[in-house]
Formats: sequence, structure tokens, C-alpha cells
Amino acid sequence: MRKLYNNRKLKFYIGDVRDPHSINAAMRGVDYVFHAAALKQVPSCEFHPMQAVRTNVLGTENMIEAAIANKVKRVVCLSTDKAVYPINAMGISKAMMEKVMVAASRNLEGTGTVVCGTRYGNVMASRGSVIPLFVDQVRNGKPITITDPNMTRFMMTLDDAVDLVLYAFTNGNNGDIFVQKAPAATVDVLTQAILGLMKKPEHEVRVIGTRHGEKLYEALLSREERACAEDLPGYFRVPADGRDLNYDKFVEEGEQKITEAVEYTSHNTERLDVDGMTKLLLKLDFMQKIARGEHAVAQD
Ligand SMILES: O=c1ccn([C@@H]2O[C@H](COP(=O)(O)OP(=O)(O)O[C@H]3O[C@H](CO)[C@@H](O)[C@H](O)[C@H]3O)[C@@H](O)[C@H]2O)c(=O)[nH]1
Repeated sequence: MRKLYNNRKLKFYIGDVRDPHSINAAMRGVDYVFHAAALKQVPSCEFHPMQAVRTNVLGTENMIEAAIANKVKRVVCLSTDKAVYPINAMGISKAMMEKVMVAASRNLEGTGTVVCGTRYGNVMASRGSVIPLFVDQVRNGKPITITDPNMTRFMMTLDDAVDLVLYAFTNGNNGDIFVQKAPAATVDVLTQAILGLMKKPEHEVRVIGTRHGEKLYEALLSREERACAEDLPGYFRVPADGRDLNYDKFVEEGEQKITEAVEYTSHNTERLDVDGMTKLLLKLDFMQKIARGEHAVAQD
């Protein structure tokens, strides 16, 4: 990376969020932190859950403590839709990461540090994800392996993900979690759109069944969060629950709203058809190259 970017403003450190000393050194003199370090692949976390705890939960605690100690002004933690109603180790560890962030946010008065978070869905064509996998399968003449044609996922471009992080960075109060409103598609629609762009509509497709820890659909907001989320143009803001442990002080407000609220999921958001999915795919440099028959490498 140092050679690739060749920019004197960039400094690279060898370290690990699991090692507090290494991140403390990297945070000296830093104003802002975007915390993206994570074990993010669902099946591998399923087999190694404690590794997910070490990086995603304890690593976040280390990072926030180092940020406070070094008087960092703003910290944005990146989470995932898989943290909502989590069923897999990756999602559970990210849900705990959010809890660590929100709990820390309650004790920051007077420190000058603000911590907030973002939650997003699948970043299209990110490294190790389904789009580059399907493209490789087609190129190598292998069948496309579909888990479940009816499974839906939120679809975001890398630019959308960056916009969300910058939105949180600009607008976040302590403990806020921001979610971007996003369309979704079924795996079947995604497959048809990719095959159409690669001009291989007849390519063999094989259904392999759901992988470890996978959900039929994802949620970006739980019902309880939707009831208290601020509905902003393009985004939702979930404020931290600001109550303390003296629950008897608080009137039971908001229960009616929770009954009426509906979670925000990849099944009930705007649904893309093959045309819509194709248009969205063509926003990606990666897919434009693939559609032209050129070589392309997935982004991180
Ligand atoms: O051979 C395959 C692999 C995947 N899929 C499906 O494609 C969709 C997307 O899969 P994948 O790209 O592996 O992403 P997810 O497992 O949904 O997880 C990604 O998206 C999350 C956001 O939801 C991030 O938090 C994770 O880090 C990231 O790996 C899912 O419905 C899979 O079942 C297939 O049909 N066939």
C-alpha cells in the first residue's frame, strides 16, 4: 500500500487491534478514527467464534480506549446489518461491538471524544464476496453456485458505503448508529443480472443450499430501533438509549410505537428487478470492465 499510494501524508503501522500497545502508538496526534478492522466473513467466524470476539469486540474496546487516551475528536465504528437480530458469530460479535461503542459513549462527557457508528449491508463486489465469485465461476466455465435463489441482500456500492461513513462523521452524536436506506435484490436476480452483463444467459447455475450462519434476509433496523429512529432523507439515525440504570425513574413511553413499527429489512425495502440490478451493477468500475470483457480485480 505504501508503494501503491506513494503519499508522504500517509503513515503505515504494523499492529493489531488485539494489541492495545500497537494501536495506542498509531493514535498519537490523530484527530479522527474510522474503525473498519474486522473479521467479516460469516462462515469463517462460524468456525472460529472466539477469533471474531477478539478482533471485533475486544479490538473495538482497545481502539476506543486508545482513542480516548489520545484525545481523538471523533471515532466512527463500522458495523453490519448482520448485527441486527444476529444469528451468526460474525453478526453477534458486531452486535457486541455496537454495544461496546454505545456503552463507551455514555461516559465521554468532558473528554472531547465523540464515538458513533454505521451499519451497512453488502458492499457490492467487495473482495471475497459473491459478485466476484460468480464472475470467476463464469469466466472459468464452472457452474454458478447459488445458495438460495430467494435469499435477499441489501445492495450498496462502495461509494454509498463511504457516503454513509462520512454522513456519520459529520452528523453523529455520541452513541448514534446511522443506516443508509438501500435497495435489495434476490440472489436469483443478481445472478441473472451478472449473466446478462457477461452475455452468458444460458450459463449453468447450481443450487448448493444455505451456508453456515446465513439468513434468508437481513435487517438494517430492528423493530425497536425503527420505533425510535429519526427518519432523515436517505438515512436513519438510531440514537443511543440515554437512560441510566434507574429504570423506575422513567415513564414507559414509546411502547405503542414499538407495536406499530416494522423492522427495516432486505425483504421489505425497495426490491430491484433484473433491470434495476443491472443498472446498479453498471455503476461499479469492476462490472463495467467485466461487461466489456476486460480483466478486473475486486476492491477490498
Ligand atoms: O457461492 C455463493 C456465495 C454466496 N451466495 C449468496 O450471495 C449473497 C451474498 O453473499 P456474500 O457476498 O458472501 O455476503 P454475505 O455473506 O451476505 O456477507 C457480506 O455482507 C455483509 C453485510 O450483510 C458484511 O457484513 C459481510 O462482511 C460480507 O461478507 C448471500 O445471500 C449468499 O447466500 C451464493 O448464492 N453463492
